[in-house]
Amino acid sequence: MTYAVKEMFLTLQGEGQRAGRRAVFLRFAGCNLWTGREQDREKAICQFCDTDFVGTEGTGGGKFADGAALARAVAALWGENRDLAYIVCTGGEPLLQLDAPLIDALHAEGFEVALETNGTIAAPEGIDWICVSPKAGSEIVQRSGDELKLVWPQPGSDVEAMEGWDFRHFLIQPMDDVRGEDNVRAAIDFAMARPKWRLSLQTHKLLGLR
Ligand SMILES: C[S@@+](CC[C@H](N)C(=O)[O-])C[C@H]1O[C@@H](n2cnc3c(N)ncnc32)[C@H](O)[C@@H]1O
Ligand SMILES: Nc1nc2[nH]cc(C(=O)O)c2c(=O)[nH]1
Ligand code: SF4
Ligand SMILES: [Mg+2]
Repeated sequence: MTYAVKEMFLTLQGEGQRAGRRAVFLRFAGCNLWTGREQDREKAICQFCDTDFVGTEGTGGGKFADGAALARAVAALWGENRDLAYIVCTGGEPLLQLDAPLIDALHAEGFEVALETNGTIAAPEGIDWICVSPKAGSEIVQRSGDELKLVWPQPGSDVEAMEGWDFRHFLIQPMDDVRGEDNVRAAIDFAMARPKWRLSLQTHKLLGLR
């Protein structure tokens, strides 16, 4: 299939259990929980998104005819030495597009494949690291994976139910919005009250990375 990519760049993973790791970010265009248009934000299921995922005009973005072509572009960003080569598939919602042929093509180029998803679409087989970030008001079908990363505060979140899901790591991440420090405090209080959860900061924003 053809893949619509908003942008692609080499940076450090800023968030979650693997923060600090060198990674190519592959940001797919489009999401099922928001159109990405500001005038639609208030009626969207997910209203706090910090990302522009509309169109294919970003750095390294475009339409790619098949998995091999997209994997080649990803590999060119990483460079020749594929030891510990790591790609994070994000968006938008990557599971609208990420499929077995693309996963296979990325593996063939030597990449470990990570995913950032909202959890409303089941992940295909073969992904090496799955991060699910639930959004209140959506139904989570992907209830297993490597890390659950809950953006906080989100009224209406069933935290107790989440603690019963099958994840190796549980992370609580302050929502980046106008409330700023209040959300950081709320996330700290959450982690202090619930030892199962670790604080995740968006370190790329603190460091001025992409
Ligand atoms: C832009 S989303 C793309 C992947 C997928 N659609 C998802 O929601 O997980 C990437 C990550 O950023 C998080 N995120 C989005 N907006 C945020 C905000 N304002 N503050 C903190 N984290 C945010 C999401 O929850 C998700 O973990
Ligand atoms: N550096 C960096 N780390 C990230 N981790 C998750 C991101 C995302 O937007 O999915 C992200 C991002 O946009 N940049
Ligand atoms: S689900 Fe992810 S990409 Fe979609 S609007 Fe929410 S944070 Fe943004
Ligand atoms: Mg981001």
